Amino acid sequence: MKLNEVTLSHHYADLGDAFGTRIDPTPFEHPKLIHVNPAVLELLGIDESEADNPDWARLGCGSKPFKGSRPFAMKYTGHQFGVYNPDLGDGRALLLGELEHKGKLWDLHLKGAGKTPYSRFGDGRAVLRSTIREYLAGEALHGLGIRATRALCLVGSDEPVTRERIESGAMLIRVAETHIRFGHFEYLFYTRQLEALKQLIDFTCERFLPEAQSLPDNEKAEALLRFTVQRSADLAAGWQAAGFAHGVLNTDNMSIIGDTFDFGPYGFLDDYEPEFICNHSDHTGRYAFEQQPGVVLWNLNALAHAFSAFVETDSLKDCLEEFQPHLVDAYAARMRSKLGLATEEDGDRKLCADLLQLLADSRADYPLFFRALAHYRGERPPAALNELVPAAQQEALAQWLDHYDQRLAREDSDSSARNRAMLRSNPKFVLRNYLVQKVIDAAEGGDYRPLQTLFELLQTPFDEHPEHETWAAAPPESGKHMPISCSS
Ligand SMILES: Nc1ncnc2c1ncn2[C@@H]1O[C@H](COP(=O)(O)OP(=O)(O)OP(=O)(O)O)[C@@H](O)[C@H]1O
Repeated sequence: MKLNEVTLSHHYADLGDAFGTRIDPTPFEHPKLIHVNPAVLELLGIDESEADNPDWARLGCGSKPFKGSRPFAMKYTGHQFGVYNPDLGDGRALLLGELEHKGKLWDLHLKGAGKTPYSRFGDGRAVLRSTIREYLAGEALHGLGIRATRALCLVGSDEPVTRERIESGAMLIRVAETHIRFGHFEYLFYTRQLEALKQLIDFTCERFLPEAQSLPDNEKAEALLRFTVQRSADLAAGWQAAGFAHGVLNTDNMSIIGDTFDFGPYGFLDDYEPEFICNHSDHTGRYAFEQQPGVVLWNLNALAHAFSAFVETDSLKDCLEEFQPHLVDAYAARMRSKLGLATEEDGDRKLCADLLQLLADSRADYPLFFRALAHYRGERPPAALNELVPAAQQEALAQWLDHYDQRLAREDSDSSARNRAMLRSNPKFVLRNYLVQKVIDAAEGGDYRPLQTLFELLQTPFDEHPEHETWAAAPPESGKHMPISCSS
């Protein structure tokens, strides 16, 4: 389809006034198109040639509406750092509408679009730094096979926006199968709008769980909770295997369909440091890397509480109890792929845990270690792996490799097939924070070439791209595990 044929529908906004507020964006006076995502164009069925259409600058900052556009600020609440906040909602973003392609609806959501009734003291804006972070993170996770919202286009401006310093305003159009968060259900539950809560459960089931449509209300709500528990467990497993720390796992940042949602002060692990806290405002480490699965379960408990309007406590508990086994299986499957194990044995979990302990003790670089392991062919000494751990840990590494070799000997596949498979599970290119910062620094100076390069590498992070070796390197000591500011 051509860009001028894109027509939006409004299934969510049509739910009614209980769900948000109709409001137009506040456009930039001088928008500057920075990027259009060809992969998302394809996802939406928009012709690839439309990437060069100059209209994106105005569409991406709200000054030109899409056909049929009827922007809507969604109302939700949520638990932030464990405390219920009743005053949330789209404070700087608007649901423009839904676009249908191949029978699927995609939400287009304009982030940074100006004030709404839910802005509280905020200015309704986003900055170039934070939009680049969000733009790249969606691609990075998608490239690793982890569910995530993505972005269609990125538009900058000369509008000054005050954060810890004066920065420039930017907007992106976020694309997702839905923007419904745990917090949407919490809002309707805590304000006792139970008819609307039922309506939202129906709406979500109709889109994502059609097989539950004919069930009675209580069973439908239970089916939806079970679906979200499983999707969230898969998501947490994906993060832990990939070494991704979200940073702000509040319930308003949890998607009902298990997408990674709202990229703020996230970080991918450099050295394997399970206690890594990427968000420098997270003083207690509530959202530290190793806490994530537990926090996701905490958030699911908060969601289940909202569902208690319709579902008996015992059934809620049954749903929640599915989280852990699902997480453990999904994580084990991902780690077996990283280790090149096509078959499953009882000792695999210990083999993996022993390796992670070794990596934690040696503070080895997580992505580089696994990428080097994907090239390992039983060498002694294991020169490439030894380079990644301090001398004091090399004996322990050799012992672990002996166990690993014994385990691999019981696999059917030959070593080159295994190496090839492992190279598809252990990325060479990872969205490390020092790389994102390099891209942001260049973009703030008007140079978007590094953004384009990193964007392309993240589309195919398992390929070698020998001409881009520097983008695969570990950070300098000063760039390791950069704490990221929450202000965005
Ligand atoms: N600059 C701002 N102006 C107005 N509201 C804001 C601003 N920044 C954040 N908010 C609102 O504060 C709440 C929490 O912010 P948070 O950073 O989690 O979300 P966000 O990044 O703005 O949006 P989203 O969750 O849609 O990605 C949300 O309700 C958000 O809309």
